[in-house]
Amino acid sequence: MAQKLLSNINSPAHLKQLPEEDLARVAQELRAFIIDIVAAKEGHLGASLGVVELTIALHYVFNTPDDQLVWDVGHQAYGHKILTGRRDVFHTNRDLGGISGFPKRSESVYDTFGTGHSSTSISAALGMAMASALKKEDRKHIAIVGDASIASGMAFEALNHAGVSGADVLVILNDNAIGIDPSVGALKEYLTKTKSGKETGSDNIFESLHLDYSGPIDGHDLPLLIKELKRQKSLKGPRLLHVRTVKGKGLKQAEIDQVRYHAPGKFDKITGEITPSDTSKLPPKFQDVFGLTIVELAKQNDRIVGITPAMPTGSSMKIMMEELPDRAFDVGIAEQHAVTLAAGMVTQGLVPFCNVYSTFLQRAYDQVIHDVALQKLPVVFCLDRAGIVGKDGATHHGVFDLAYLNCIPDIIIAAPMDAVEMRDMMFTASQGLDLPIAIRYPRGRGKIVDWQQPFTLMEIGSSRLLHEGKKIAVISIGPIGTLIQGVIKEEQLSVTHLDIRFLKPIDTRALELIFENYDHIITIEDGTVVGGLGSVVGDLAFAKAYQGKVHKLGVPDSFMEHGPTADLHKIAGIDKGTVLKLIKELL
Ligand SMILES: Cc1ncc(C[n+]2csc(CCOP(=O)(O)OP(=O)(O)O)c2C)c(N)n1
Ligand SMILES: CC(=O)[C@@H](O)[C@H](O)COP(=O)(O)O
Ligand SMILES: [Mg+2]
Repeated sequence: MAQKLLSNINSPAHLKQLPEEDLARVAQELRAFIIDIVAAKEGHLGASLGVVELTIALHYVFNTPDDQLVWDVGHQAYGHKILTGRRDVFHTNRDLGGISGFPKRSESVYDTFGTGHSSTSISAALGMAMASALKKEDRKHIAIVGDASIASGMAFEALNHAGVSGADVLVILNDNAIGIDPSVGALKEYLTKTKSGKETGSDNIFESLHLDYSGPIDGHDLPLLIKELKRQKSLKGPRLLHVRTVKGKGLKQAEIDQVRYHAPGKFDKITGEITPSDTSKLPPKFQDVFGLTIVELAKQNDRIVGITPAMPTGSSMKIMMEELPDRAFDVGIAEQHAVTLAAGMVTQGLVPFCNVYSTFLQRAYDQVIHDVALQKLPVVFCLDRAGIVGKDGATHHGVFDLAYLNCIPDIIIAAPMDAVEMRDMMFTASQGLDLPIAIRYPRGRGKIVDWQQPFTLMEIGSSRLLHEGKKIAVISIGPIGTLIQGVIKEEQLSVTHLDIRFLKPIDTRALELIFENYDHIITIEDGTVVGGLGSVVGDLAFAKAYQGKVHKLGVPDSFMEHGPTADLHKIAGIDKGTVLKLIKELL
C-alpha cells in the first residue's frame, strides 16, 4: 500500500497537522506498514494491530512527549514507534543493533518507560503523575494496559493506590479479551459483562476503587476515540477509560487465530498465511519436552499437577491442559500467586510442577524464598527460556536465575544438558524430593531427536564426566555442554569435560578431583557470570587452595541487548570460537 500520508509523519506534530478525516487513511497505512515489516522480520503482531486507532488517537489528542504515554508490556507499541520518528528504522526492529521490540527510554523521548514485563504501566504513570504534581507541572499521564495485564497483582496494587492518590492519571484499559492465550479469571468475565458505563445491578469495580470510569467504547472507531480522549484530556484525577479492541485487527488470520498471531514468525504479508516449515525431523523444543513429559508423568502419578502463569502455549503446559484439564491450571499473569499456590498444594500432598519463564520468576522472588524454600516445600519449578532468549532482548533474557537462586538455602538447582537429562530430572523430581527444585532450560530446540528414552532416576547433586583429557577441565551447565562436546570431538581436543548438572548441591567430590588434577578450569554457562557456576566453582577453588586458574565464561555483568541468540552468544563469549580460542591458548 502506498504510504501517502505515513511517509510524511516523522513525529506526532506531523500527525496533528492532518485533518481528522485523514486519520482513517493513516490507520490503514500504519497497519499495512506493520504487517509488511513484521511479515518478513517477525515480532509481536496481534497486539500492535489491535491498537492502531488508539495509538493514532492518543498522539493526535495528547501533547506527547510532554504528555506521557506508558505502554504496558510494550509489545503493542510498534505503531507508537513508527509515529514517533522510527518509521525508517522500523525494519531493524529486534535486530542486533536495531531498535528494540519494546519501549526503551534510551531509544526515544516518546518512550517514557522501559517495559517488557507486564503490569508495570499504572505504577509508572502514577509515579510520573505524582512527581508532576509535586513539581507543579501541568502534563497528562496515561497508562495503556491490556485486559490480561491489568489482572496482575502489581496492576491492582497501583489501581488501589491511584484511586486515593488524587493524581492526574488516566488508565486506558485495552480490552481485547485475550492475553497471549485466552485471558483467565473472574475479571475477564466481569469485563465481558460490562456493557456500558456501570455494570447493571452492581457497583463498577473501578469506581469502587475511586477511579472515574468511562466506557466501554469501540477502540477502532477513530472519531469516537478522539472525542472521548479530548474529553479525558479536559479532566483531572485518577480515571479509567475502558476501550474494546480486537487483537490482530485488520489481518483476517490474525483476528481468527489470535494466539498464533500474537507473534507468528514469518508470514505472507498479502495472504497472512504463516510460512510453513517442516519441523517433524528436528529435535523437539525444550518446552515440548516439558509439555509431553509432564503428561507422561502425570498419567502415572495422580498427585502431579501443572501451573502456568499465563504462558500455556509458550511453556507447552497447554498439552497437559488439553489432556488432563482438571490438573493443569493457567492462573493468568500472576507469577507470585503461581508460586505460592504451588506451595499451598504441596502442603496437601500434591506434586506441583510450576512452569515459569526464568525472567518472569524474578517477579516472584520473595515467594520462592519465603513461601517455598524457607518451608522446604518441594515445589518443582520448571524454568523455561533460561539463558539468552534472543530478539526479545534485555527484558526477557533468563540469565539471572542461577545467581538469584543459588543464594537461597534449601533449594535444588538443576540444568539438563539435553532432553534426555531433562526428562530424567523431571522424573526424579516427580518421585518426591524433600526440597524444592528448579530445573532450568532454554528457549528453542535441543540436539537429540530420539529423546523419549525410559526414565532413569538421577542422584541429586551428581555430575557426569563426558570426556577425559589433560591439563584443562571444562565444566559446563545446561545445553551449552553440547557445544563443548562438539568442540572436543571436532577438534579432537584432549581436555576433560564435566556436565555438572546441578549447581546446588554441587558435586564437590568431582570438583575436588578436578582441582587436584588440572592446571586450568574453564566454567561455561548461559547465564550471568556473577553469582552463577563460575562464581561457585571459583569460591570452592579458593576455599580448597586450588593452585591453577579458573576461567569463567558466561554472560558478562551488563544487560545483554536484543538480537539473534547466536550473535548474542558470541558477544557474551559463550560460543564455539571463544571456547576453542581459549582452550588452544591454554594447551
Ligand atoms: C510479568 C510477565 N509475565 C508474563 C509475560 C508474558 N506476556 C507478554 S504479553 C502477555 C499477555 C498480555 O495480554 P494483555 O495485557 O491483554 O495485552 P494484549 O496482548 O492483549 O494486547 C503475556 C502473558 C510478561 N510479559 N510479563
Ligand atoms: C511480550 C512477551 O513477553 C511475550 O510475548 C514473549 O515475547 C514470549 O516469548 P517467547 O516467544 O519466547 O514465548
Ligand atoms: Mg488483551
